[in-house]
Amino acid sequence: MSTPARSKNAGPAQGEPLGLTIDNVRKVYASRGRETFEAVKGMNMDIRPGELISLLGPSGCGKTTTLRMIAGLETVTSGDIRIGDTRINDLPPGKRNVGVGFESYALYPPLNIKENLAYGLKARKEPNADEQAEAIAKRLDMEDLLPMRPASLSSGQKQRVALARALIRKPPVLLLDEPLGHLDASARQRVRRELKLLQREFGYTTIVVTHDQLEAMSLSDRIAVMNGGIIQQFDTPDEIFDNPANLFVADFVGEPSINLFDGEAVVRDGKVFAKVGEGMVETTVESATNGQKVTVGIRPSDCRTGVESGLVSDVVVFEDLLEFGQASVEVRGTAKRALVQTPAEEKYEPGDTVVFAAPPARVYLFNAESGDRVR
Ligand SMILES: Nc1ncnc2c1ncn2[C@@H]1O[C@H](COP(=O)(O)OP(=O)(O)OP(=O)(O)O)[C@@H](O)[C@H]1O
Repeated sequence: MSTPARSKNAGPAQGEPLGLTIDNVRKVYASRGRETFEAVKGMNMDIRPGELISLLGPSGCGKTTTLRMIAGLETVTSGDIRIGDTRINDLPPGKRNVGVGFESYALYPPLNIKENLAYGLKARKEPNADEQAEAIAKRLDMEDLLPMRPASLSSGQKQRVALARALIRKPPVLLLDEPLGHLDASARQRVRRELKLLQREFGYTTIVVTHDQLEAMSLSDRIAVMNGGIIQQFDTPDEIFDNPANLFVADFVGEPSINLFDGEAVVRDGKVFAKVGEGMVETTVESATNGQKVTVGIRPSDCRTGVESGLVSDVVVFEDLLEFGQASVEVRGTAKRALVQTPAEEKYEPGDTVVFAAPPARVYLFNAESGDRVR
């Protein structure tokens, strides 16, 4: 793979980006020799050189544990982690060629931020260390922090410094744990864009841990959605959203959340319909059997009103959001509320009846017991 063009100010890269392979990796935490908790349960990932991937999942799903194992801050119970062709399981953190942007990573208190940023470069006798520190600070919108001492920084500022410090070292593999978590909304967007640009320019292979799906969607080439120590799906953002592997992924990704109903597959004339309450919607599913119990998923943004047949519902609340409307409805024959996004020109009152469906390819069926997608 070719390396993207580098900016003049940033200096030469320390090394070419390398791929990262995680092969059947497990992490069992133990205390006094007794196994206490299996945080990562047989994880596999093949990350290409220069790729940016996110580990996305709810609190406790094993994201940070995975990152810490790659960084060498946590032992690997079994399985292999390789950077390029080198197995790194037993290498000390400093020998792994991995850059970490953990916020808690110590800065040198007596040095100001500019000196902190330039320190590692100077130690490696890189030319223009100060200029590089200034350039990266400018890119991350933090030039005002350069003369400050670490002790006087807020948590959001510390986070930016940690990110700058990780980026300036140009490691072949870069690990970032919630890199934008403490930033306010507007700084978050700016730094996010800049992070993506810098990552593209330098071509670092990058793993970002986040529980923020928008961050994962906007930054990543691929996302690993995790739950309970297991990767549920490892795919491009579009595929994760459009083609969820299971109920967990469908429910975790998407804002507002997907509508989920208990339903039944109805096979008629070779077509599969989803029966929900009093209504039915067509699907493109092929493998369901007639009468099969399923969970039916329809995203609010996929709902189409003004259809002849579909799910029959009564409006409870209607919000006019200018560019579109959002009706909270009770679907007849179910005990469930659903959210239906409607065209801007349609207005509803509580008590109005709405019949809605979705394009057949956007009606998802999941096995009612396992949650696996029925395709
Ligand atoms: N040292 C430890 N000993 C025992 N269990 C641990 C230890 N560290 C983490 N765990 C447990 O392992 C699981 C995964 O933790 P981890 O920090 O990797 O999750 P996470 O997905 O990063 O969550 P968060 O977003 O809250 O940081 C959690 O249930 C946690 O309680």
